[in-house]
Amino acid sequence: MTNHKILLSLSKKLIVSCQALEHEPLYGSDIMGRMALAAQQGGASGIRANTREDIVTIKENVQLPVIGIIKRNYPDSSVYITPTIAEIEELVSAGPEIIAMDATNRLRPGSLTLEKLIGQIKDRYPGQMLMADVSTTEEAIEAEKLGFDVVSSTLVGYTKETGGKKIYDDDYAILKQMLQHVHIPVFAEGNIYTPEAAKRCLELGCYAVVVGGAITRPQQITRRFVEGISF
Ligand SMILES: CC(=O)N[C@H](C=O)[C@@H](O)[C@H](O)[C@H](O)COP(=O)(O)O
Repeated sequence: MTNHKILLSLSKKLIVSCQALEHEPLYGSDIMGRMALAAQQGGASGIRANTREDIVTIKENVQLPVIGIIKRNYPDSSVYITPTIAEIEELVSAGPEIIAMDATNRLRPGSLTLEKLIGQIKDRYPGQMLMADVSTTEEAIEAEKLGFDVVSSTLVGYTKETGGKKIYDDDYAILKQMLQHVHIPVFAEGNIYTPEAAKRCLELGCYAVVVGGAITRPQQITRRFVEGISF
């Protein structure tokens, strides 16, 4: 499928993020493969996944386009979603249709700027679709200039600058602002808990919604119920 067709298949659709880190109960590629299959059976149009192993297994289990990331911590940077060219290389070898990466204004490991890293990626993998995980509208604008194919609100609330913020604050003011200022597709992602919230994001003009924990992290779902019934 061409990049254009892949993007079209995600238009106004649900992407399910199937991720479990090492310390989480559902950690393991086999489990994430099954989670992705469950998402496909439920009608998801795409999967977001972390690590090469999970992506390979997910691709064996489902026919949906995959947004791949590698979360990795480096001592000299707070960027952890696909922070260097090494993670890009690993990801490319697993063949995700889209690679997502941190596109905040922070320096990457080795004091590399986002612009430099994007230059390296575009040189080596010119056809690879890229998603910019951002935390502010300024970063979304910059991502479009740098040639990202799509932008996602993934990191709203997860940087020093945006700590405590949620994408739904003020009836999704941050999404409205991003939509006003960029022309590439804007994906809504992060703390979307209900179908109603997902629909609201699409109504506002977001291209697609990415839902993770509310579908694939049972410990989070349970906690919400426990808190919901406490007097
Ligand atoms: C901030 C960060 O590292 N976000 C990660 C990005 O891949 C994932 O842990 C999230 O699950 C994903 O963005 C979906 O969001 P939510 O699980 O809230 O629906």
